[in-house]
Amino acid sequence: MTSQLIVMRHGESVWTQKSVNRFAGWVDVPLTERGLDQARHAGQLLKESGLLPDLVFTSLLTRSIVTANTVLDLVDRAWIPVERTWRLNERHYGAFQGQTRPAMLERYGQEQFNIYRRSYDVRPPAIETDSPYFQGQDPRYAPAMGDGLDSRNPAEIRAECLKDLLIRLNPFWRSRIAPNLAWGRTVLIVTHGSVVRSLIKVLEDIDDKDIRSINVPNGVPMVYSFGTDEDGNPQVQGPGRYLDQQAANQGMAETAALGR
Ligand SMILES: O=C(O)[C@@H](CO)OP(=O)(O)O
Repeated sequence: MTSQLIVMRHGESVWTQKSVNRFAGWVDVPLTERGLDQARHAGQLLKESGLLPDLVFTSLLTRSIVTANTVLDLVDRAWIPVERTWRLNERHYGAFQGQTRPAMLERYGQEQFNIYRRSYDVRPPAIETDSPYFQGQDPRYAPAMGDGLDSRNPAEIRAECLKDLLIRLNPFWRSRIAPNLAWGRTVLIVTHGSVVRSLIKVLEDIDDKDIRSINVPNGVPMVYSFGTDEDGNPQVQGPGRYLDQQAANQGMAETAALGR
């Protein structure tokens, strides 16, 4: 059985644009017009490649949901089953949420700033629970919305490193995403930069140090092909490939440049 996994980061958000340059994390900021264009371009790329998703996964954040809807409209697949989960949310950026990157760069210096931004296992400082950017009272993280996959409570998370993200993503991958790949489905995941980095790390076996240099472009689909092993588990077949390498290169450079 073979299957395809299409992974992409949402289009540019109002906080990722260079003129604003704020850390977003779990703050629910909308797309820019350019971000919507990137989503339409992504849909066009899927159409041209004949890659038609059978189901879609998004985070609980509007920028991922609107990007996914825009892509699916372009391929006439607004009807496919959708599952949204906090486990595909951006990494929780702790006290950095709502702060500008230049201000944090100035406060911590380039080396420590890079560690907070791209290391595997160093968390940014925790957000205060009285911050307007803390999600504790947000209904999307209420107990009734829980998935029962483990005892993690998303309303209580106050900062995450990439390692934390991988730990919270893993049960969802195993129970919801991997079975669909094993059944030969074309799976679309529309998510965030750190989640795409986590998936790249695992699927391409990148070590903890090398993952620091990987940036993810806004709105460019990347495709992984899967087969199955003798137990029927999905087995990735080589590295991911961006459907528009030129746009990916430009987007990766833009993302890296936000932190200098
Ligand atoms: O703000 C964020 O949540 C992320 C991604 O947009 O930022 P960075 O690229 O600095 O990790």
